[in-house]
Amino acid sequence: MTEIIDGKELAKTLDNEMIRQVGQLKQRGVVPGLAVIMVGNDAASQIYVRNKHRRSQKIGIQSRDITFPWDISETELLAQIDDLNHDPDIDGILVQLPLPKHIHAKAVLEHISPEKDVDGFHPINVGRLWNNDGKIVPSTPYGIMTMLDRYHVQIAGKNALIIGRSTIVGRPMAAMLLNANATVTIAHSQTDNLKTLVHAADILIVAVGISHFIRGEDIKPGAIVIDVGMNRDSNNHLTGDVDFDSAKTVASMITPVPGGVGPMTITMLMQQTINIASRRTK
Ligand SMILES: Nc1nc(=O)c2c([nH]1)NC[C@@H]1CN(c3ccc(C(=O)N[C@@H](CCC(=O)O)C(=O)O)cc3)C=[N+]21
Repeated sequence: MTEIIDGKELAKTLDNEMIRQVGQLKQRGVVPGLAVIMVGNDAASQIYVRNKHRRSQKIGIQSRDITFPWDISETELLAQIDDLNHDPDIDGILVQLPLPKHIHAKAVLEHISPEKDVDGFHPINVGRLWNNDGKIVPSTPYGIMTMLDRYHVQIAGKNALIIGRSTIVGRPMAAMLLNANATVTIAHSQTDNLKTLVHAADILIVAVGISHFIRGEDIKPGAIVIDVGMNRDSNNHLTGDVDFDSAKTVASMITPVPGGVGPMTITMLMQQTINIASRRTK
């Protein structure tokens, strides 16, 4: 029997754990604060910002959404980040990606204080993660690790294949699985013999952004399949990178889209905001 890894349900369970954690912080006079900066109006980012705001309210995190027009200058954006870096009420700062072309995303992300970099994209946090000393880590792969943990998936010694090498998902995912003692392979658009690699994978993470890129016949029987895809079909429905219906008959565990990785990304963002707040000294 294939088990569906229900990210939405797990997110609810973790919400209740976080509500308790926030309650304890409040007794110390600490309210976790999350600032989300959005430039322009990317449709996917808008959904994400709205979902984040709702989840923050549910959990008791103070969330501050800051929206700028797409033609804001880089200097102004950096000045806003400076303010938030020094704001004692703000624990986590997140700048929604993508940013407009005239703004250097790298400069912006490196301007966020590494201690408040709740996305874990700052080079200091990237380096810590690869040293197996992660303090703040990217939420999407962290959410995947949490799903694997809560569903009691054995990682040590397993062949883990990640398809996709982005800084947001593929690379940090590789670091986390390596830290958990998997044998890790990262495949990408230039990979030869992808089919052979996919067939050998005990844990398969698909983050390519191509609808139904992986099908049931590609997968090793009994594999654990994690779908990071968020594609829109012609009816504007969300579809994954994995053909769920065919993969479900071959995998031992699989995540759906929607309701899998997405809700867990927001959960881990909230959890990390709480973790940073709990390190406040006063
Ligand atoms: N700095 C930065 N960090 C990010 O983590 C980041 C970003 N920028 N820019 C935009 C993308 C997108 N993203 C989503 C995460 C969760 C859902 C989510 O909750 N999805 C639900 C519901 C979606 C729906 O129904 O439309 C699901 O998959 O079930 C959506 C989108 C984070 N991103």
